[in-house]
Amino acid sequence: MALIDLADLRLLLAAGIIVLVGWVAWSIMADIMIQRKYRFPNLVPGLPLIGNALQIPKIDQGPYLQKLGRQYGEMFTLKFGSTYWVVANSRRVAYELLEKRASIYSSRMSLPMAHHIVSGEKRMVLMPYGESWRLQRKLMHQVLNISQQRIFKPFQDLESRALMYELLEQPQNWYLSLGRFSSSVILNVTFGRRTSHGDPRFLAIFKAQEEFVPYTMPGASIVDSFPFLARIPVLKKFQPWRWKGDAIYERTITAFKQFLDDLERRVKEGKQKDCFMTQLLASKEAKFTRDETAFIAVTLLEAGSDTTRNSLLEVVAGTALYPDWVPRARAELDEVCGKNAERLPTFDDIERLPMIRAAVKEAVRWRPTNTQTGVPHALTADDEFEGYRFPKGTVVTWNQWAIANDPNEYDQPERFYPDRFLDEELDKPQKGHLGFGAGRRMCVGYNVAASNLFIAISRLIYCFDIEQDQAHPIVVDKPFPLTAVVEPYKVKFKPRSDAHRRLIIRECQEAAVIDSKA
Ligand code: HEM
Repeated sequence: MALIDLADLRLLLAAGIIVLVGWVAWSIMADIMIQRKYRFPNLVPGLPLIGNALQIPKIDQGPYLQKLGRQYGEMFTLKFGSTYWVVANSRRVAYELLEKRASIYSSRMSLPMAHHIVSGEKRMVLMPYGESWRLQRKLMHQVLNISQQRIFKPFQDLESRALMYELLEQPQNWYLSLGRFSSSVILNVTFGRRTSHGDPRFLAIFKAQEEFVPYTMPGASIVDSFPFLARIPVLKKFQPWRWKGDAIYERTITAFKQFLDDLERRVKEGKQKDCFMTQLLASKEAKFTRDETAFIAVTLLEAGSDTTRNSLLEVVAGTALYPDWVPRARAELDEVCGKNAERLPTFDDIERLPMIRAAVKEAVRWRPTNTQTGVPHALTADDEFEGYRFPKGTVVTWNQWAIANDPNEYDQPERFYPDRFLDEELDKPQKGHLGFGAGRRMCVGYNVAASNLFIAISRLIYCFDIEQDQAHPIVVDKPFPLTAVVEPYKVKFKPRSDAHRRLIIRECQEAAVIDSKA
């Protein structure tokens, strides 16, 4: 017997059509009203209703927005469903909006897929401006600010020694070693543990991150273009975007709760070193649920490891392709550490190594992979700027890949050329580029990132020659793949001399013995 007869079915269909037509008419009207009341810069033509949602490629969005920037000028607008995205195509506009007007440009857009579903509203990077974000930002700042460097430095020293030894002994795994270094520093600080190659716990984290990042890109999910879809009360099983999103959330939270369980077991056994998470769990002030606590750790590990790994990939590729900066850097390094590999550079040498400090900034500017389309901010009040009017809720991002590669912004932008940062802002790692973002949402870990890069780059350049494999030219006209387990390009690491090889064995071998269970 049919559960529903034909007449009912027709009625249901008619009701559905009426709702759909009503919604289409309402959306068109709402859009006309918005366009009458507000004024957006250069709207990139798109389709009715969905706007530009189908135009954005699934990968390499940075080079795509760069093309749009060349066509549409210093600011342009994309539309994803009912949401307007203003893209700043110069540092000038990005600073004017995100930095100078930070009090109203510091929220995040509503991302039902990336924030609500995939992150259970607990990933701080995506949180809207408000109390939850403020609490977590304050907590992160306490761990990551410059006065905490004394806590990070011993780990950065240890892990960069291990990196040198791994590059000497297993140069074929160079890209895994860069990833291990980046992850292990932040894992030490967060969980008091080191990580080794192929550590399954970290592979789970990278997997979670690789699954999450694409959903932060413009127009990545239908429900982000049409947030009202997420509010329609239909069973989860009729919301196809949830099938994947819920599974990603489950995998992420499971991986991180395992870290927490493990930590608590080790505390009981008296084996756990003091670290950020032991302090957080013991704190009487910090009142976070277990899932929130897990996501605080997720945020630190995710935000701190893959970004650093990618910047190191940029240095290595940049040095292989444009090695002319190396002799200038080595002149400084040899002056400090000896021409004959007397000792490794350390943090105490920082004042005497301006070229390395400049290379740190160039590493963050050159060919940015992780944040190739910026990290979108959202406006919390209506605003006017240079004749334009933006409504509250407008998404504003900076065209990161385009700006970093724009000859109007940087002389010969395609060149890896640290000298460009040898200026009065050399000691401010966040200035002169948009690699760490801008305004109140600027990367809270930039001091840690800069010191990670300083110690790794100084030791790399002092100890190794980095050469391109001529049979496999390095391709840099698009971002490297996001995944940590695939070799992004071919490159050769050779110790500079036999003395440097002996130095690595003498000073780094011990650091490379990693007991990730300890
Ligand atoms: C070279 C390495 C790094 C790069 C290029 C980088 C870049 C960025 C960018 C572009 C943002 C968004 C800024 C904005 O919205 O204006 C961000 C946010 C953030 N970063 Fe980093 N980052 C790096 C390393 C780190 C490290 C080492 C940590 C922590 C250990 C960290 C923690 C965070 C956090 C927690 C946020 C979210 C801030 C918020 O939403 O308020 N980052 N980062």
